[in-house]
Amino acid sequence: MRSVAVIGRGAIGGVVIGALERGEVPGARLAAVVDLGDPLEDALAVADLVVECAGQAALAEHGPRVIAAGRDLLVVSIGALTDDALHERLRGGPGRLFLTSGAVGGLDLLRAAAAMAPLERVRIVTTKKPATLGVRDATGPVEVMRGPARQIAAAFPKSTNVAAAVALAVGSFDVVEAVVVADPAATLTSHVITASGPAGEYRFEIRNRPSAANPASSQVVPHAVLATLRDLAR
Ligand SMILES: NC(=O)C1=CN([C@@H]2O[C@H](COP(=O)(O)OP(=O)(O)OC[C@H]3O[C@@H](n4cnc5c(N)ncnc54)[C@H](O)[C@@H]3O)[C@@H](O)[C@H]2O)C=CC1
Ligand SMILES: O=C([O-])CC(=O)C(=O)O
Repeated sequence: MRSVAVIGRGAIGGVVIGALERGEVPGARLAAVVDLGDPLEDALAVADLVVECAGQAALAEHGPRVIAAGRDLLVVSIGALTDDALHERLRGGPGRLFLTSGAVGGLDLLRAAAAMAPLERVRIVTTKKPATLGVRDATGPVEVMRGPARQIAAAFPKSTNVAAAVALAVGSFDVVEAVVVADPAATLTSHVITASGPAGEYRFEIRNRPSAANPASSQVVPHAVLATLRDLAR
């Protein structure tokens, strides 16, 4: 039986916590919850697997101690891994690092295509309601930022972790261009991922319903986390 600690009781963590409490993940039980101001050490004493659902800053704060204590770590705020030094520490063990697919899909195919031969062009265009991106007064779609995935994932820590997830899947932060669009008509959050290289040409269009609790996050994200938890607890 895996003993799970969840960091963050927000839109994502709240759903993960509820499912664990209801026994919806066979082989796993909720051992602890860590939110702002709670000591991580108490959770590390009772959990062997920690799920970060609290944001990039929280991952940087807690992640290294989780791994150093030999606990496994499942990460939602993947954009924090744009910090190479943090990524190295989290990969350094003895705990193991796992990433959620979060709000997007196709990462397995992109990983395979990039393993066959480096992809030549990869782009992710994320479109969200302006308020979730800190944009005011947009009357139509506005391109807020375009740049390397490393830069975009760090600039919008609550909204573009998916750009980092794509970059890690294809094995390069440099080849991935990320574009952020604020659109008042974006009832659904969309992520359009395109890639091409020797393995072929790819286009994934994802249109997610935003979470009511936090419209910056897609509702599906905690369910991606729970899917990985089910695999890890099997
Ligand atoms: N990989 C992906 O596809 C996605 C990743 N995310 C990431 O997940 C994060 C969480 O998303 P939501 O649950 O929607 O946010 P939220 O704002 O609803 O909840 C965050 C929770 O974490 C807690 N928290 C913040 N700092 C903390 C700290 N240092 N220690 C412990 N707890 C702390 C807050 O008090 C709050 O309860 C986002 O900031 C984003 O980085 C979000 C959506 C998709
Ligand atoms: O939930 C989403 O659609 C994407 C998101 O916020 C992120 O990648 O940080």
